[in-house]
This record gives sequence, C-alpha cells and structure tokens, in this order.
Amino acid sequence: MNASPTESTRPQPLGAYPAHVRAGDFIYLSGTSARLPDGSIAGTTRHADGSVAHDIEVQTRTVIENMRSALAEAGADLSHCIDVTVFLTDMRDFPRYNAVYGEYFASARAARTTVGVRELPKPDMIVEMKAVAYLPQA
Ligand SMILES: O=C(O)C/C=C/C(=O)C(=O)O
Repeated sequence: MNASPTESTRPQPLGAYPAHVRAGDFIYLSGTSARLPDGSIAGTTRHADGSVAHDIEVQTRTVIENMRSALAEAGADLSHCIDVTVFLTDMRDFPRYNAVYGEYFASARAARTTVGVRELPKPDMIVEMKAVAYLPQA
C-alpha cells in the first residue's frame, strides 16, 4: 500500500468544513476524494484527443490514503473506523473499488454502505467516502 500523505501534503478541504471533527469518543471524517494537494484528481488521464480516462482503483486507493492521513491527525487509523459510506458515480466500478477497499479493510470491522450518485464536487471525481471512527478519549 502507498504511504499516506502527511498533514502538510494532504489536500485541504474545498469549503468551510474540517477534514475531521471529534465528538466525544467519535471522529467524523468529511467527504474525502482522490484530490491531490495540487488540485488534480488522482487516477485521471487526459489524452491528446481530448478524452479523459478515470481509474477507479487508483482513485479508491488515494481516497483511502487521504482518509488515513486525516485519521492520523486525530490520532486514529483505519482500524478505528466503524462506519464508511462510499459514493460511486458509476456502479459498474463496484467490483474494482471493492477489491481495493478489501486490501485496506481486510478485517471488515467497519460497517459500509455504497451508493451510486450522479456526480461529485469535481468532474474527475468518481469515488468519494466519508467515515465515522471510534476512539475513546484517553
Ligand atoms: O475533499 C474532497 O476532495 C471531497 C470534497 C467534498 C466536498 O466538497 C463536500 O462534500 O462538500
């Protein structure tokens, strides 16, 4: 698996919301995409003929690494996730997204819901996730 982006290299939120919020023993992660710090979206290839290709496996991996980075800022990691919601712009991507997801959440401790959506905040985003983690305060 790739190394997680650090706090300084992780993309900053697009609007007036934090990447994560702690409420008691719970940490809520905002919607997270495959956006990179330079504003581009991982897994996006622009061809000379003007066509654009999106790679669901690369985007899924980048989303989870961005989530992992946000969790680390809150002192948590993916194993603390108890509920993950996944938004796909094309449900035909489900098998390939699901395989990458399984690499990171092999123990399957977190509940998960995957929904199809018409679009996400940027045209090149094809997957976004939000999550709730449980980490009792020390
Ligand atoms: O952080 C991202 O790249 C995903 C963006 C999410 C939003 O802008 C939002 O849900 O409002």
